[in-house]
Amino acid sequence: MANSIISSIFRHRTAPPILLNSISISISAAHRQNLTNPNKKHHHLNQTNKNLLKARQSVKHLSSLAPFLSPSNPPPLTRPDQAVGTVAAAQANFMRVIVESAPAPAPAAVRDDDARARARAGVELLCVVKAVLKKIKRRVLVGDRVMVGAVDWVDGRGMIENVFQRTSEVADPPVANVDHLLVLFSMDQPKVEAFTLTRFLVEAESAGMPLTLAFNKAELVDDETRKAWKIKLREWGYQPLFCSVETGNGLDSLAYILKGQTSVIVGPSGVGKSSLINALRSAQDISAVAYEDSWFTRVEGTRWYEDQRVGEVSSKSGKGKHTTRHVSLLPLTGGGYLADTPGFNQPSLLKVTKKTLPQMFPEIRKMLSESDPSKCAFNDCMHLGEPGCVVKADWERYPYYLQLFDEIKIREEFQLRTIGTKREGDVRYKVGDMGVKQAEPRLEFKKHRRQSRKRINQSILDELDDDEYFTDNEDINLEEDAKVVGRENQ
Ligand SMILES: Nc1nc2c(ncn2[C@@H]2O[C@H](COP(=O)(O)OP(=O)(O)OP(=O)(O)O)[C@@H](O)[C@H]2O)c(=O)[nH]1
Ligand SMILES: [Zn+2]
Repeated sequence: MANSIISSIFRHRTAPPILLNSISISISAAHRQNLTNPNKKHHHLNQTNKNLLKARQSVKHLSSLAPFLSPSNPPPLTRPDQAVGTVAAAQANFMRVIVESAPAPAPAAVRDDDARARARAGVELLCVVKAVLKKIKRRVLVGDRVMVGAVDWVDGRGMIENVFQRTSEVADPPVANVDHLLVLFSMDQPKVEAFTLTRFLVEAESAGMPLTLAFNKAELVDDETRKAWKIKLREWGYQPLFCSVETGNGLDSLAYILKGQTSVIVGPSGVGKSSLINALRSAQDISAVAYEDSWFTRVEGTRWYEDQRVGEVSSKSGKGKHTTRHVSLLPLTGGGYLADTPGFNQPSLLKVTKKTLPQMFPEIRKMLSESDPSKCAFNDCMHLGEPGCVVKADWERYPYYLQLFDEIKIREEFQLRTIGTKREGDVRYKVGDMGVKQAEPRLEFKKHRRQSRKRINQSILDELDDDEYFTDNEDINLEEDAKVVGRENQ
């Protein structure tokens, strides 16, 4: 979707061409490239090292130049070329910002006060990010509230000058200020499957946000099947909502829940995420704002809101093809946004540890809260059938809990062996020349070394010649970190 949006902008704006196809290059391929050639690697690291040191110095020096804006105390909009808005989509060097407030246009243009106040809300601006923000490495994320300056209201252009403090930041997909998750499954095509659903729920719970569980394509199954799932889910601790984009059933309730907040929609491929987004936003149209005069004309070609592309469900697997690639926010009636996520089938569970896993199950939370808190809490009980454990085996998802526990345990052990450095989040993207996105290992300074230290237990530490890995010399550590990443890729 975003690709076509960008290309349509470029078609109309004759901006320089951009190599969009190269944007999603494989991360591991990038690693390998850097790591197979030892000379190149060395050079690369030295260079990275220098760049990082330089960047760190300038961050210290410059971030005071542009402190985050406070949402509770926004700076007054004094100039007619200013606006406050939300970043709804981003690609390469452009961000689409939806205006929330802006000084009203001159009274001469619009007579009615109300219309004037509303006039610019909902207007889309195509923005670049001010150089100083890039210099201080302030990332502007989809979902960020931003201060826009140098607005050209006729052309729909502007420049992001600063970012408001975030209330939250979701890493995958990278979205700021999310306050609600919508977990979407379908009753059929693809059929809901209890373990997959559990994985998604655990992943969603680990974000620490309110979540709503909804089942789409409800019209494909009979009442009995729906009822059975409803009862099942209630035992799991959830109140599912049933809907059908096809028939429109349940969409009102969903719209009501989503109203006024920013929600991320997650779920397996093919369940109807894009279809739902299309359905919910076609209920309203931001261009419906009545413009009384010609001071503002919607510019052809700045329509970013092309329909989310709806994928065909493969008749063989019943699973959809991956069609959604870039995260973008779509405004909803009554305020609020809905973010689509790039299609993925397997939640990574990277935020979940053996220790936190029990908290991701409402059933366990309930058992723990209803029992003597001293029972499991103080002896580091993993609830795996230890004597005296309050978590009994007589609940449906207990086998799933054990399965996920094993999976996480294996992952943690693997991370220990490789000093726990490489995860998705340890790779950052760099937009290089021509907008080509390159992935490279994220080399952090002390921060991740401390995390690794925490994760490592003594017995394994003893097996390691730990001085080789833990040294207080940051520069050497950078090299070690890269070795670790390299080892994993071999
Ligand atoms: N029968 C039925 N089909 C639906 C319904 N909603 C969506 N579909 C179909 O399901 C298919 C997949 O829908 P998408 O919206 O592309 O699914 P998605 O979750 O966005 O998939 P990814 O982009 O791969 O993650 C399409 O063929 C839709 O027409 C529904 O309520 N009932
Ligand atoms: Zn226990």
